[in-house]
Amino acid sequence: MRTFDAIIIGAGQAGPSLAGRFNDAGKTVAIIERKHVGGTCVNTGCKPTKTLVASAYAAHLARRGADYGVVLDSPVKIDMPAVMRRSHQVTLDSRHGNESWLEGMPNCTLIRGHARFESKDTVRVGDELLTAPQIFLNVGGRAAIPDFEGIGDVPYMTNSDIVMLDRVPEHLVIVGGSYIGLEFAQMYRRFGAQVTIVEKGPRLIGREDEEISEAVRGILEAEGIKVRTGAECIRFSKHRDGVAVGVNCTEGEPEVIGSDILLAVGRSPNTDDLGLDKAGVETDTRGYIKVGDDLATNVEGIWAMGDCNGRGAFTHTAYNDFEIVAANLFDGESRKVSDRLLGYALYIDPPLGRVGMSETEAKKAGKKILVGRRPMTQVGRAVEKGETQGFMKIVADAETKQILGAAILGTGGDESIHGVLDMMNAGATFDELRWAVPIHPTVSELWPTVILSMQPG
Ligand SMILES: Cc1cc2nc3c(=O)[nH]c(=O)nc-3n(C[C@H](O)[C@H](O)[C@H](O)COP(=O)(O)OP(=O)(O)OC[C@H]3O[C@@H](n4cnc5c(N)ncnc54)[C@H](O)[C@@H]3O)c2cc1C
Ligand SMILES: NC(=O)c1ccc[n+]([C@@H]2O[C@H](COP(=O)([O-])OP(=O)(O)OC[C@H]3O[C@@H](n4cnc5c(N)ncnc54)[C@H](O)[C@@H]3O)[C@@H](O)[C@H]2O)c1
Repeated sequence: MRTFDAIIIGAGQAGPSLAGRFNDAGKTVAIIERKHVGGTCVNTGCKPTKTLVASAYAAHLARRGADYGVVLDSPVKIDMPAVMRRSHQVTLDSRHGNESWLEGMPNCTLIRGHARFESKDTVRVGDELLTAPQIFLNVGGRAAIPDFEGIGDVPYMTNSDIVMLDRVPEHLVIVGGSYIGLEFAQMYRRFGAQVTIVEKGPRLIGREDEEISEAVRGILEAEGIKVRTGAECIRFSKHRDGVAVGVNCTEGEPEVIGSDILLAVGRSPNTDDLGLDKAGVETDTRGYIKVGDDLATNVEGIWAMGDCNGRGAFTHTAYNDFEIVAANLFDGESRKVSDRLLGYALYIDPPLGRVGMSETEAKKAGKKILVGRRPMTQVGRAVEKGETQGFMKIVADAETKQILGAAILGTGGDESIHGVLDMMNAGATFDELRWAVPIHPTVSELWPTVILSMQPG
């Protein structure tokens, strides 16, 4: 049995940085990874998808060249193997960078294999037993595969497969109309595929305000993407042209025939094969590890960070989990996950940047609110760039003047939202954002105008 000061299971977005802190503190740490260092984000999530989104944007702009007076003599062609190689190289560079970083730490041992608890302080990897008084779980998640009728009879992809695809499907049917589904939908449409999104809910990205769902749907449909919402009867069967996806039992065409299927219907935590019962670690009904505000589990000496604790589902929330745990263990702080203000972006084009509460959530919370909104056609920078789709929106507390949340569906929205996010983190009122003097010409310069437009909501 090998003994360490700490064991980390999973080299995703929190584990490697925590290993770095143990190493720097002169403590021995083992980090165990069963597949690729970097986890979902680096290998099958953020990195490859955002690189593919960049290729799709290049194709889109090239097709729009004439709008800018740029003349291309022949139609735009997609070299999908080259697109995929570029994306994969970005992943490999990042994965290898992470590996050499971990391997270069004198007090850190990177162990390859699947880890499973034998007891609360002992973990098995293959034939080897490892023990430590402190164990940190960073095991992430994988694509959920619901028990759809016929799913076992047809070929399908998840995000892990499609990021390695080096051909353009003739007709890609995407089941799930949320973050993963929409990013792949627009990207593959721009690569030249026919694309249909099948969503069981009444609208796309159902957690957002209805006007955002509608605007996003309009943007995607304008590019020729078909959207079937309210698909309550999803089932699969073989078809001579690929796969038949049963969509609706009651209205509309009952089936969509696709050459390829992508499942994008949520994630499941990688906690079912960890031997958590042997350690006595509790999970909720969906398998997420239960943690307190300091990310400690119910078992002393065991913490859970990242997607597997169900407190976040993003790379930045996983990394912030590391920051919280490290600050509390090494820096004498008492950081809490409940202090985190959630921001995120959806990387369609134009992107959706979001922070804090939606208007719907603020109303549900019983707050007296003010809501401001302005179309992107009023943003000079957007007009100059020829990218005026979308709108900006801010929600504030009418009594305290606190900013409750904001959304920007528009060019540069993933960056511009940070102006509001930073103000909210600083506890500023909307007056302070209104009197900031933003740079011209930027997308962010419209935030003061959005605030001036606020009306009771
Ligand atoms: C297609 C897609 C696009 C995304 N885009 C974005 C984005 O743009 N922005 C964003 O913020 N988030 C994005 N995400 C979400 C983001 O990837 C995750 O939130 C993030 O990777 C979570 O990090 P993590 O460290 O919790 O887990 P992971 O990154 O999943 O890492 C967990 C690691 O643990 C390993 N592991 C699991 N079990 C064991 C075991 N028993 N033994 C040893 N090793 C084990 C796994 O192999 C994996 O390497 C995207 C996700 C997907 C699927
Ligand atoms: N830009 C980003 O930051 C980004 C991008 C991609 C993914 N992610 C992360 O990955 C996570 C997973 O994304 P996702 O889009 O797979 O999941 P999601 O949980 O956001 O959405 C799943 C979608 O599938 C639908 N669905 C669920 N079960 C279904 C069923 N049985 N039949 C039909 N439809 C069903 C839901 O109605 C929903 O629209 C997100 O929570 C997000 O945090 C982030």
